Amino acid sequence: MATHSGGLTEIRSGTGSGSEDGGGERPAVRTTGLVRKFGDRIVLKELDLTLAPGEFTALLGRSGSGKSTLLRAVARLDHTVEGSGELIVPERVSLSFQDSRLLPWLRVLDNVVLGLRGPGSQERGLTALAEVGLEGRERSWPHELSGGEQQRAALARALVRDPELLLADEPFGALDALTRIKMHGLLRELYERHRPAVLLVTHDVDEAVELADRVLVLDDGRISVDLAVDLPTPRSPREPRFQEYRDTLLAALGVAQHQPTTS
Ligand SMILES: Nc1ncnc2c1ncn2[C@@H]1O[C@H](COP(=O)(O)OP(=O)(O)OP(=O)(O)O)[C@@H](O)[C@H]1O
Repeated sequence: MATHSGGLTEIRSGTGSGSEDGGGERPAVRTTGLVRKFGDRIVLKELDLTLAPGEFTALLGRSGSGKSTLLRAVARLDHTVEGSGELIVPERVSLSFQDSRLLPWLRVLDNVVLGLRGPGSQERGLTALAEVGLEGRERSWPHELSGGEQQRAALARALVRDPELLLADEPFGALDALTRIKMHGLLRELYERHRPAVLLVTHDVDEAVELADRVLVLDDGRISVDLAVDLPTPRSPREPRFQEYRDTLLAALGVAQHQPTTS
C-alpha cells in the first residue's frame, strides 16, 4: 500500500494475467473510488474503471475534464496530487506523450534502451526500431529525426519494455494529418502484434473509433459513456457504422452535428 499526499490511495500491482480471487480474469487496470483534486476542484470523483489485459481503450472528454489527471494517476506520476481510492496497475507500464521526450544528448538507440538491463538489450532495441520503421537510424541524434520519426522512436522505447499496459496521452497531437494517419496504422499494427492493454487519451473522436475497441467518455469526474467498438480493422471513417459510433460519441461530448438540409 502506498500513501498519497493529503489522502490515501491504495496501489497494488496486477500482473495482467492469472485469475483474481473470485476466479475471473485479473484486470490490467482497476481503479475503485479514485479521487483526485486540486484545491477545491475535485477532478476525479470516486471513479471506477476496469481495463482488461490486452484491451485497447480510448479516453475522450472535454478539455479540462480530467483525462490527463486520470492517466497520470494510473501511471503513478501524481504523488503530489491530493487524492484517495484504490488502484491496481501492472508492473510493466510504458508511457507515450505528445512530444516524444527523447533525450537530445543520447543517440536514438541509446534513448530506446535507456534503463534496460540484461544481455541482449541492444539487440532488442534494434529489433524495436526496425518494427517502427527506423532501421538504420539507431545512431542518429533525436534532432535529426522528423516529428513522426521521433514518435516512432518513442513507440520503440515503449515497446522494447514489453509493457502490459501502454499509456498514451495525445501521442499524435502534434503531427500533421498525413503522418498521423500513418502512425494510426503503425500503432494498431504494433498493438495487434504485442497485445498490451492500451489507454489512449485523445481529443479526436475519429482517432478513438479508428483505433480502440472500447471508447470511454470522462465527464464531471466519472466515466459517462463506455462504448464497445465492434468493427473489424482497419476501419474507415467513411463506413456508415463508423459514422454511427462517431455520432454517438460527439453527442455524448455535447458537440452538435450539422444535419444536411433537405429541400
Ligand atoms: N497541477 C495542477 N494544478 C492545478 N490544477 C490542475 C493541475 N493539473 C490539472 N489541473 C486542473 O484539473 C482539471 C483537469 O485537467 P486535465 O489536464 O486532467 O484535463 P484534460 O481533460 O486532460 O484536459 P485537456 O483535454 O485540455 O488536455 C483542469 O481543470 C485543470 O485546470
